Amino acid sequence: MTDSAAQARPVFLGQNQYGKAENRVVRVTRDGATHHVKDLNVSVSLSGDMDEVHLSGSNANVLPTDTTKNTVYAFAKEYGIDSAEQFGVHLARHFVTSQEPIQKARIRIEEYSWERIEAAGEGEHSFARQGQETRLTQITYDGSSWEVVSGLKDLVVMNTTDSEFWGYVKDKYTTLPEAYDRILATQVSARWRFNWSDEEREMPDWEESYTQTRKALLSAFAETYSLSLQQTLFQMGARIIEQREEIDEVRFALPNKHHFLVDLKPFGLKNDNEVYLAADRPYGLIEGTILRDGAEARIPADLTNL
Ligand SMILES: O=c1[nH]c(=O)c2[nH]c(=O)[nH]c2[nH]1
Repeated sequence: MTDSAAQARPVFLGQNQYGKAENRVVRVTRDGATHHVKDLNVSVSLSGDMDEVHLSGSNANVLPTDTTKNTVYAFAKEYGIDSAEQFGVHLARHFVTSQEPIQKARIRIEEYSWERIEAAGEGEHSFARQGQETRLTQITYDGSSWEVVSGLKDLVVMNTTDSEFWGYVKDKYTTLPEAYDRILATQVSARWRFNWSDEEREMPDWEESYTQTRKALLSAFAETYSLSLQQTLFQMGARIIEQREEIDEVRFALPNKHHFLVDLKPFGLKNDNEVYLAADRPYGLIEGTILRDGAEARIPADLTNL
């Protein structure tokens, strides 16, 4: 189709972005016989002056997605990977400052952790992949300001007591018995937004921040005597906001992993809060944002969009 024919159409190009998704990079740092491992899944998404590639097919402004992939691996060598956040900042800065048409970069990173295997007689180079839990970060840079949202997903936690649920609304469809001592279990998905947005300000210590934020979230989960998962959610977020000055906003999606007491009476047995059926679905889904006073809510309500 010719240019003039294309322009005659009542059609406009809306938001667009492009890049290479899910670049799996494992960086080994060799400190003598002791090795360190960073295992990341890096997704690059760039946007800017990209009308022509869509409208006329001119690739003059297009840095190939293949190049963005290569940059991830080259940077892993050149800069190393101190933290997922630091690595994402390097990448985002590079794409926006080195290519005129690129005005915005969004780098999403998942990080998988490896635990050192302490085996006698071996060098410090053996690792076991840790659980299901995944660390996350998203770095966005538009040439002047930064937004860093980090978090985790698939962190499964359980309290076997100190949880109740009663006093709720009852209508003609309500059958749920009130619970005065129940299991509370969830698979935590959390995102927290840093207030670091200006290159002039000192960056947080990303690794320390992650370790302490995760610890705050877990200790609040364990220490809250819970009257609902909603109350626990708020306590977990409040603990982070109170303890971590670098964080202004926390968003949680907490599936309530129901554990139902099994009726053992048919077998002549008393179930004294000991035997449960761990239900898979459906599950309650409790979601919420906790903010520092005066902070703006910017993490999307639906965490699958982040
Ligand atoms: O902690 C809970 N919050 C709810 O809103 C709810 N609803 C429900 O059936 N069980 C629970 N548990």
